[in-house]
Amino acid sequence: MPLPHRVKIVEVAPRDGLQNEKAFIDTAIKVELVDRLAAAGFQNVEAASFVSPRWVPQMADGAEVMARITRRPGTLYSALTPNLKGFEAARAAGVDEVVIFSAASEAFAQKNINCSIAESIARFEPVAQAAREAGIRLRGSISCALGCPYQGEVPASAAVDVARRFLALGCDEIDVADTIGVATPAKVRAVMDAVTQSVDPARIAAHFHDTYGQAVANIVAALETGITIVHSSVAGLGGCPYARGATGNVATEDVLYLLRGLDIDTGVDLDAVVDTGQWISAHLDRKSASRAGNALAAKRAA
Ligand SMILES: CC(C)(COP(=O)([O-])OP(=O)([O-])OC[C@H]1O[C@@H](n2cnc3c(N)ncnc32)[C@H](O)[C@@H]1OP(=O)([O-])[O-])[C@@H](O)C(=O)NCCC(=O)NCCSC(=O)C[C@@](C)(O)CC(=O)[O-]
Repeated sequence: MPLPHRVKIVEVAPRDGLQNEKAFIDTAIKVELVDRLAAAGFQNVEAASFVSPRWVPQMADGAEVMARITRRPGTLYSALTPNLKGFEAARAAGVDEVVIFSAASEAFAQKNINCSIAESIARFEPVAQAAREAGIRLRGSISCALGCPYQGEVPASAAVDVARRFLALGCDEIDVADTIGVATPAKVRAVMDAVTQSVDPARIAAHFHDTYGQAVANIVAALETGITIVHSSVAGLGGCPYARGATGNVATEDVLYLLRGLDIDTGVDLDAVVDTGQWISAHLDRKSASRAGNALAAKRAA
């Protein structure tokens, strides 16, 4: 399939990027991160999580983050909601899109959300209904769709099965996630081809981590199967607390540099993202994991 002319990037750093940080990050920094990313032109920013604070303490201030950000018209602010309690909190906070999340691997579902895949779907039914009634967009995320830290290989049919269940729940968008960043382009093609037999590719997002340095190649493979939504995290921040050995999401700067080279429009200002990547990395006292971000910042400094 020819490459698309336009791709939507969902910037996930404020949620997926920060959730695994050990030291609690000031709410003011989270707010500034969301605001800088929205100002850079992202249509969709994953801003918070309304999960159990005992499970993911870093995300405990989601309501405050949502209350303090400056809403940019045209930006959709999303948050994770594992159950009705999370949904009610997200709705009260004014979230535009709620994200339910399960897995293509039973072992990972147990570790991440403390239930089986089937139980998770049953738990999401009232969330989906409440979202529909409230007119809030619904997204479903399938972890370990391309490999699992506990189970190893995951058959494409497992991702297809969860994607169909999410579609039946009324999800507007469905993320196919390489939670631990183990996939290579052949696996991406196989899984995306299988999932898009059942779900319109326009509703599928590629959510890739970069543990093995394959994420940029995997994104090209996904785009070649008709996918036009890509998730990424500024400075490559991220990692899942329940995915041993997983590094961050693919860096947004690397994705923007790739797409610019392919003449694919995103509507996002790469320079502003490079600045944000350098700013948040300095705040976290580490070097950015984005090779394009570091190269562009160094070039500018020279
Ligand atoms: C699903 C549960 C809640 C089950 O956790 P549980 O312990 O089985 O649930 P529970 O219903 O027995 O509740 C336990 C306690 O949590 C509270 N609680 C319950 N729900 C909420 C809520 N929404 N907000 C606030 N508090 C909540 C509840 O009130 C209770 O408090 P207590 O009475 O003991 O004081 C838990 O396992 C959980 O929160 N898991 C979230 C884990 C998580 O956030 N993981 C990272 C995000 S997923 C990810 O990163 C992957 C993704 C999406 O990026 C894609 C990819 O790359 O794979």
